[in-house]
Amino acid sequence: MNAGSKSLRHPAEREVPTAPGRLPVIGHGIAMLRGKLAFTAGLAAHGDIVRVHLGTLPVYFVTSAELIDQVLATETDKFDKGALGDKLRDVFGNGLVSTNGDFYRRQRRMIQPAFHRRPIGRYTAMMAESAAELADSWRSGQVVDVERAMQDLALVIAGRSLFSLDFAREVRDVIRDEMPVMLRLGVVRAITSTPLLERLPIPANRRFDRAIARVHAVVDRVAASAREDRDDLLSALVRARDENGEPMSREQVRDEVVTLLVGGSETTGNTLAWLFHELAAHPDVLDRVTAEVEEVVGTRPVAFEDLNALPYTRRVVSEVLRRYPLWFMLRRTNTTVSLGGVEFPPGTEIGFSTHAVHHDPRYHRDPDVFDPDRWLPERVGALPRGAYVPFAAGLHHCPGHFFAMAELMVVAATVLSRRRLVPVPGRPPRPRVTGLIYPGPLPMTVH
Ligand code: HEM
Repeated sequence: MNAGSKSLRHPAEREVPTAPGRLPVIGHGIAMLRGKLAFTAGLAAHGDIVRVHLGTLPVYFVTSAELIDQVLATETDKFDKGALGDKLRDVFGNGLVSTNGDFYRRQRRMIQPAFHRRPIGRYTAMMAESAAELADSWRSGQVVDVERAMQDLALVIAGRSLFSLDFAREVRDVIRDEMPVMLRLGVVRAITSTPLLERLPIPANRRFDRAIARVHAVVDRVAASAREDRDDLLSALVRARDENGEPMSREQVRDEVVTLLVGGSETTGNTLAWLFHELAAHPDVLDRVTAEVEEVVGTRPVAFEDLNALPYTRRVVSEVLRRYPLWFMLRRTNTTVSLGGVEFPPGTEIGFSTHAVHHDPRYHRDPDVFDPDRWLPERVGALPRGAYVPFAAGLHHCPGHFFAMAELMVVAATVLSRRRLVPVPGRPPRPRVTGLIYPGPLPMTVH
């Protein structure tokens, strides 16, 4: 994009190029759902800003790190959540994911203290214990599906940190089975963006509604156990007061709990599954990280203070987050915004693919190589802002960032200090892309 602002009354009709593969009504829905990561990776070849039609809705995808940083961080106040947030409102109600403006800021202020350093320090002991229980339950020679095991573990950790309780198996099953359905169908709705389709009594819509109803029923039951005097996230939400001293309504607490539960378990479980896959595929990395864990932690439980003494483990986690982040994110302008010399009026949908920018060779050398040492301080210095955003940035950045990093490192170190996981030959991952990138079943033999 050249410099010099050009005012665009109808940006959809003027000089921003349109991605190939557009069809009437459905727009790029089919091209996007068929090509997935390849579709978003290919956008940069058409320019720094490329128009994609999600159904009838034009979305302007920015493809350079500089513009992504502008959208997320430097002009964060000019952007609200976009169409994806709208589509997920059925799931998250008025939780953080789907709200904007003053209401959003108030909620965020009330919730953020629960994610400060000190409370997270307390949760690490529980994370280590939960991971040790799982690893100790595996017998040598047993084959485990690591994807499923890590999703389950992430839910156990979310349950214990949110509610101080062990979810009954039935609760876990409902959440584990229905969460991916809600997210997948929510993303499909955003991509096809045809409201009429959403109201038809077709199986996908019935499945979406059923998933939401089951998760809400379970969360309502669990949230009813809220007490102010416990040391968990739910109690922190119940204790929280706004600037007028008002607590959150019961319904609002429920919406935030669903948001934290979904946001906090599906993502971490998935990242952990990819982490064990990558370690098994790179024995040299596995040896280095295991040696670091043995030296720093030995066989005792991993403590919060250990995390700073595990720099290689942190680099491995950072590299897994680079390779397997969210597929894409959407924002919506709430005022006129100039991006790359083009002016966009309020209400314009802006998107970018986290996966694409994390694999863009302009920013990441040999992007398809799994190389934790690219995160060595002396090498990372040259990386432009916006080129690595696994937790987003700015106003809407992930509040669970430090919680997630602690969980990923603690679980990795705990499992590695006890067991070695060897992939069953001939069963490579079969990635599924919804909003997240799932590895699919990962059978591994325990040693
Ligand atoms: C590997 C783990 C995780 C990753 C990669 C991740 C990534 C992200 C990203 C990219 C966003 C911004 C999405 C957008 O704006 O469209 C986000 C938002 C969010 N995340 Fe996370 N997250 C992780 C773990 C967690 C955990 C552990 C929690 C809570 C316990 C959490 C809670 C949330 C919430 C509530 C939001 C919405 C924030 C807002 O809109 O203000 N996440 N996360």
